[in-house]
Amino acid sequence: MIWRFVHRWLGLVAGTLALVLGITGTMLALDPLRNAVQAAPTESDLPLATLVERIKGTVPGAEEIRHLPSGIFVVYAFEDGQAQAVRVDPADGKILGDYQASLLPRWVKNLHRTFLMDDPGRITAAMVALAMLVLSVSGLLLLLRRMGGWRGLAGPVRGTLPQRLHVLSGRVIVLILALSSATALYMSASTFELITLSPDTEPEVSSQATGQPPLPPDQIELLRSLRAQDLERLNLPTPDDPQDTWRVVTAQGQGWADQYRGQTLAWEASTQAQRLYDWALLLHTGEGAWLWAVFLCLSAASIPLFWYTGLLMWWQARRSRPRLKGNSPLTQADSLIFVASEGGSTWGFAQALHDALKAMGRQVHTTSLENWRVPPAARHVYILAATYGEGQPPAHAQKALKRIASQPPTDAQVAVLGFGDRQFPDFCGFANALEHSLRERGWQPLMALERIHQQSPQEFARWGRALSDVLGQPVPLAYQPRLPRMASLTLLSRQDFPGAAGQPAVILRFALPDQPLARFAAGDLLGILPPGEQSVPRYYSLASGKQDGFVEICVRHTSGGVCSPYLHSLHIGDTTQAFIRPNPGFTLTGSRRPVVLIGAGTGVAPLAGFIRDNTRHRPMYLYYGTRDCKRDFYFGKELKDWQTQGHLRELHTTFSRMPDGGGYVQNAVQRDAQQIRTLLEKGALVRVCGSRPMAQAVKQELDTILMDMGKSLAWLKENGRYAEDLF
Ligand SMILES: Cc1cc2nc3c(=O)[nH]c(=O)nc-3n(C[C@H](O)[C@H](O)[C@H](O)COP(=O)(O)O)c2cc1C
Repeated sequence: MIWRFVHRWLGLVAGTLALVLGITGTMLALDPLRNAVQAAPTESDLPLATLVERIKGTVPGAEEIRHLPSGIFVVYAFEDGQAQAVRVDPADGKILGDYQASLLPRWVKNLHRTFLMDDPGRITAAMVALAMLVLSVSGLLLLLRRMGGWRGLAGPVRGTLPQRLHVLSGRVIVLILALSSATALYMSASTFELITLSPDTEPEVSSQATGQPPLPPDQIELLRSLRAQDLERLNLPTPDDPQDTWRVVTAQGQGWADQYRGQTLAWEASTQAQRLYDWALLLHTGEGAWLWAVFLCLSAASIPLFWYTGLLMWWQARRSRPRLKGNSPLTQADSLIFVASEGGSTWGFAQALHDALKAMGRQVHTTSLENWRVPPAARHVYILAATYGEGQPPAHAQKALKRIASQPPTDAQVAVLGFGDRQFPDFCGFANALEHSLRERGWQPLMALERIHQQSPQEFARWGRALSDVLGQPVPLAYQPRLPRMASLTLLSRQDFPGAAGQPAVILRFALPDQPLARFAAGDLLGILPPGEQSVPRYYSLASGKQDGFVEICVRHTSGGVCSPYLHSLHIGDTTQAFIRPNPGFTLTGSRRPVVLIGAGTGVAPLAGFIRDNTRHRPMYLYYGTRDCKRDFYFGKELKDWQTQGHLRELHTTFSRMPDGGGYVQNAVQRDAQQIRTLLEKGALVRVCGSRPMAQAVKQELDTILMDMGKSLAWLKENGRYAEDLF
């Protein structure tokens, strides 16, 4: 909880300044890449004396030689009253060209280091680096909680687009950002002299004139003993100052030598602090390690993305957290609602329940689950709990189970309502754990545990009806999902199917609307608002992606339903209100792995969409069960065409109501166990779409196949290779 608070507020406050560091850091990280291209190779055992000899030959006025971390040798000279800096080739001392420290204007570096404000700016930059370090550490802790520990860290990321972007880039980059911030802090500490890098005083040394001319470099002991490769900086003695000395700086230390007698006058080894500084500089700038500079560049460039997606996440969570009206004090309430939510959507359901119970005359207190306490006045307790990671609670409710365990049961009756997603191996795992723990401790159930899939308003309404029965009074639940912006879709064409059991179906193709419609792919959901029911959308799996240029769904007529009869009544040219709801758990990644698609009835729609979009001819195998090939073989003609075009490698159909039709789709899976096993061994992905009973039977068959391989369906899910979309 505390980490979430710190991460959120620090991100919001320090984020804007971090943005400046991120953008300038991205630009600065390009320098090491340019330098790496310019560096000429150095022989590994070239004596420093030889290098100096070569350089003196080509740059007679040389005063200082610098060996940059990138490998470039730069010679600073003063010739004809003009200071110059040139790059030289260590192989022969030849001048390669003028040296320019950076192509960027100097103010970019100053902006990065000081926000263009000297010391106050330097202090601000150091504070922002500290904030970034805390943000990285808190981000990592939140990530670990969210993904269910280190093991889950590499797992598939789900959630809204900003959440996925934030988490995906976060898990790659958080360590680099932490390192960049820590190294920046170390360098700032040395700038403010909180760390002493080397002794303040230099040794009192001077050359002793012998009456002879100065010795050539190859007679200077220090230059002979050092390798050019280890050089950081060399100052040559000034010709008109007989007391001046040679001065050499390397990573190991610095030394002074007499220009007339050649002997070493003093040697000071580098301090530990200096060596650490050198490392910090390398890790922070990437100078001398171009591959690292690439990572630095990418991680700095990701800061604006973090900032923006973090801001969106904060805004979304804020918007979805209701402002509860008339929250009774805890001790006076007869009904308590406890909420465990990460993304905020569960709060919307809690608000609906809160309002309904209030309308029924109850005294209601609604709060977060970590505040669990049930005073004696409470008669009914409701826990609305979402699940994250591998069946884990949302971050703020980590200690809820412990807290619940610490209080003995009262006379209150408790109902647990789980919120989750069936795509995850542990569907509503946290709600299950809560239910189990409460019952074990002797809390009385108000009603059995219910689990809501993908925030379904319909399932919530069903739970509300069950609650009405238990309370003996209608519970006026008015849940209003926050609906995205609607687009008006015009029907282009329809393909009607009579259906096998008096249940006709239709494939509806709509034109892409003029208003912007969110990006979508086959497998995402189209939310439709039937007229007269403006708050509860119905969702249909999309059989097309945006690139197809139309929006296509397959709808079976449900008698007594609201939305499907409405959709069936549409004529060409009619319009309907709709929006896209991403279904990230049911996408296909862009790899070349084979794909086994298994579907029945109208569940074939998203699978047909995957096949339609398979222009790269990835091996796809479809197992498709319907009842009658003449009455409900949806996409039948298209599937055959796609097979001819190479989009679909194999089509296996079963028609359950036809003699010799092959039974159900699971029978086809069973018959083809050998082939499916081979595909799974090759890393195949599996996507299943259709009814729950069908999926159950298919899963049994898949589990048997996987068991022969020493694996399980849970293993396939954990590896992101199995996903289902069921209704
Ligand atoms: C990263 C992530 C992990 C999730 N893990 C699970 C899980 O293990 N089991 C499950 O049933 N649902 C899981 N879900 C689905 C959420 O529990 C579900 O969307 C819930 O309605 C979110 O409620 P909230 O917005 O109040 O946090 C996960 C969702 C995300 C984004």
